[in-house]
Amino acid sequence: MTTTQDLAKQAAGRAAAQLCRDGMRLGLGSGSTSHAFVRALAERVADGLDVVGVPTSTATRDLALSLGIRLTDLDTDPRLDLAVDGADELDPHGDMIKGGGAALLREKIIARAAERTVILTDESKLVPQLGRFPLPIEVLPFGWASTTRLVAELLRGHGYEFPDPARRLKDGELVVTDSGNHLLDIGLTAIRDAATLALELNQIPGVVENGLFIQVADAVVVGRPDGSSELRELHPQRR
Ligand SMILES: O=C(CO)[C@H](O)[C@H](O)COP(=O)(O)O
Repeated sequence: MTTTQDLAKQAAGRAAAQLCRDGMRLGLGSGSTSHAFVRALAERVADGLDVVGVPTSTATRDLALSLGIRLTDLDTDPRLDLAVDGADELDPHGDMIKGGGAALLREKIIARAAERTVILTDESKLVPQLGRFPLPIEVLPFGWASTTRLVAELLRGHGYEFPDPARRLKDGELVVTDSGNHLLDIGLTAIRDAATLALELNQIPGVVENGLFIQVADAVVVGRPDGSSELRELHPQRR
């Protein structure tokens, strides 16, 4: 069954596909909203649009290939023109929590490789303050329990209270990311000074990357169930 949220995601995906131009090297995000974009992009490719994509996950790679979108990688094309991705939460500055789909590491690398990053969302993910969505933190399997202890120590030192962090499971199985790592999901309720927290988390040995995306988005497309969408520009002086 198609929900109103699905319709909003499709509207955002269609709007983002209209931002793509011939010759562009594109970052292709992960998750259902990004996949709505990939499907809309594939329709434009079928109509003759000439682009090449770098996928942020094996799931996106498989989808793009199945729809006839040409792919490359960052070793061949280290600079991208446009990255399009989704988010789990977006605050009024465009800062985000990402990683609900376990692809945050490649998503951050690809967003940073892109001249412009456009984030697709529906109204339900726009929040006044980040933190209700549990913050994903990608950790190396080696020493994960010790890394987790250090993460918990850092967060408690900042005054956060939360249950002991556990690694993400799906269908009872430990989730392993495309880069072979594990994920912690930590519900912090309301994150204060997300920029500092993002930097400090990445100082912990064993933390590969965290799901706080600070000043990564250049623009946001908000899709609506009626099929309309709005493009909002952010951080015009950022780069
Ligand atoms: O960060 C992500 C994957 O790591 C996704 O962008 C995020 O989880 C949103 O997913 P969806 O579009 O399915 O709601």
